[in-house]
Amino acid sequence: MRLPGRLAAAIEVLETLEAQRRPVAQVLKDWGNAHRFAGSGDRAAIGNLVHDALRHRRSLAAVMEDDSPRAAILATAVFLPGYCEDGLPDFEGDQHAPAPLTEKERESLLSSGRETDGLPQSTLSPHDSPLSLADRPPVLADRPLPSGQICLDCPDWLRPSLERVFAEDTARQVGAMAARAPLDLRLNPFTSKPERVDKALARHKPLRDPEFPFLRRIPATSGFQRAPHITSDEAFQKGWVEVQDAGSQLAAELAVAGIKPRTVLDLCAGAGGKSLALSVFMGGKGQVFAHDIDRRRMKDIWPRIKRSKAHNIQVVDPDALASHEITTQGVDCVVVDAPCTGTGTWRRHPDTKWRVSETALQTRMQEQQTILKQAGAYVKPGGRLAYITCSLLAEENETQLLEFLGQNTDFKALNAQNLIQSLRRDETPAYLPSISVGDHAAGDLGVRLTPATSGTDGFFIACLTRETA
Ligand SMILES: C[S@@+](CC[C@H](N)C(=O)[O-])C[C@H]1O[C@@H](n2cnc3c(N)ncnc32)[C@H](O)[C@@H]1O
Repeated sequence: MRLPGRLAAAIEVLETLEAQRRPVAQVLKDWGNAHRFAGSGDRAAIGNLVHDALRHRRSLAAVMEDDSPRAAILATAVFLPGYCEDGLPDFEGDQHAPAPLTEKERESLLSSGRETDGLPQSTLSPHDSPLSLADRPPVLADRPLPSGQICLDCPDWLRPSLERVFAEDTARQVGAMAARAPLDLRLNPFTSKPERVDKALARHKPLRDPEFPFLRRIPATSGFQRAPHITSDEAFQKGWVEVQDAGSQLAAELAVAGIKPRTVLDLCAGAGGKSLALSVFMGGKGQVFAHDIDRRRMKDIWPRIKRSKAHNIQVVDPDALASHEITTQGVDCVVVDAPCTGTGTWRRHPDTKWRVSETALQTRMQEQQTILKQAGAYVKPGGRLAYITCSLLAEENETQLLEFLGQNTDFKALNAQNLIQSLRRDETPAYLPSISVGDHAAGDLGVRLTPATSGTDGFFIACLTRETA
């Protein structure tokens, strides 16, 4: 397919998506099934356009003064790098092209064009890349609206919550949440040596960071570029690497930092991402018990354990938990990777940014409190409760912890700075910020990672200790 055909297809997909409010992956898959002539390169290109349009949906509409899917896709192609590098697309004489550009569209695309407009190419300076691996593609700037307000690429109802956490840094934080994410890999010491894996991955030119020996980062692509299909690589198939965002790796590492637990219950294990990382950060020692309330979500955990040779993980069936000795006798550490709104993963799932509702937030908050209470009961005296979300909202983090701590006075929160220190890096990494949250600040209750400050997905991690009787 040529560029005009790809643009027309992306407009069609975005229209369907916004009419039906379904996950973008499903809509793209349906489009592919209905248009068999489109090759894998075309489908990836259309997917890139649609995902980028969703990432910057608001600011694109503001630039175009038009919030239609067509305006969003045209603006994506013209303003974001790697698409129409030669200026405005030419639809002349192409039967698969969208309708010709109107005068108004042409004007908006030209007057705000990259060369002429003053849309900064990046809202992030190099020193915002503390992971030293972060190399982000330019992001569309958040533009002031006629009202003087900044146009944020997030739903209006979430703006007060984000401002409560980020205050005057909100625009920069939300801007970074609209960038594409890199592909992060975690080396698996149970199956291979780093030198061998690095050789196998060399063609992807992964970045490394001495502070994160297990992390390899393949930089984010831009425009029509495709991210590597890593799951068909030898390194993945042989279990030498797992695909896992650096923030998720760090969350697992912090959950057991400074302790040597013999028994860890991963209460909300899902497909086992944290369980596998916990197993590594525990040096293959002790036992990780992986459980989830939803058996279907655990279906991939068995092949993943097998591939990664993580011999210290046991899967606990949902029905077996209540009578299992780990709950009757307690464990040294319970990890709660709680169900949440996923606001920290908007870079990877930009459609969820526009689908998440206030009702969903309320539901998640109730679930989080229920799970915390359940988890607390399984922690042995002297043991640890690690609470993790991939949400940046105080409602799902500090608020939950404060409520739990208020009702369970035998638990005390570990100071976030001490938690970071217990990673035992030579120096405290500057990229592990603990951000105070205004009226919900309760000391340094947890570590908040964000795309802007740590170059990772957004995560919140807090560790509580249960006092000995
Ligand atoms: C954020 S996801 C877990 C992701 C997983 N830990 C990983 O790293 O890949 C949250 C999980 O919590 C599970 N969950 C929800 N309510 C639960 C409950 N009451 N008890 C245990 N698991 C629960 C969901 O089924 C979901 O799989």
